[in-house]
Amino acid sequence: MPWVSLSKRLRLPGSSRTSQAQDLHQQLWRIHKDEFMGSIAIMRYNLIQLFLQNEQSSHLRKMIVDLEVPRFDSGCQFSQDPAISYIWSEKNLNDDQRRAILKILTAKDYALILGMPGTGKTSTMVYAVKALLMRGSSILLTSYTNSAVDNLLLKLKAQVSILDASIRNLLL
Ligand SMILES: Nc1ncnc2c1ncn2[C@@H]1O[C@H](COP(=O)(O)OP(=O)(O)OP(=O)(O)O)[C@@H](O)[C@H]1O
Repeated sequence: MPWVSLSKRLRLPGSSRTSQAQDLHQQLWRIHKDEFMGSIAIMRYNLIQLFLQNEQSSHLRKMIVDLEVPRFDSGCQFSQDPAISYIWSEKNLNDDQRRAILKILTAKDYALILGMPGTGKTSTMVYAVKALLMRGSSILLTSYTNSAVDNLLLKLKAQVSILDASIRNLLL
């Protein structure tokens, strides 16, 4: 979002219109692209969207503001879902990791996975991403730090032979 800085105010108290116009001609104008204000504006916009009176915003408010517990699909036909079958058969996962991914795959709204440092969260997410790709889902990977996203992408890249071609192109 660009903004303009001026060393003087546009309307100087007591100044005549003519001198004001001359002042403006003598001003040096700079246009800055302000990335920080841009991202604040997006955050403010998203916050406002959250409080609109419509069904989608009301549903989001229940989860984000009222902290409604996540819901999971218990009647899922495991045998008919290749993503779930894949997670059951994946030998590199331990039981906790497998359960965490099954929660992700059966979540109706969201799932939160908590783990102490080094307990295998990143590895779990690699297999979760692979399972979600099998379903043709769109995936947004994001994190507080760039290095966490890099770690995840490097682990995904190591599995590249079994990922679909479009993802392989993104990673290489
Ligand atoms: N099921 C598993 N069996 C054996 N080793 C595993 C398993 N899951 C993860 N690891 C290994 O444990 C180590 C830590 O895993 P990972 O980086 O996924 O943990 P993390 O919770 O994301 O760590 P951090 O909190 O530091 O980011 C890695 O060396 C990984 O290869």
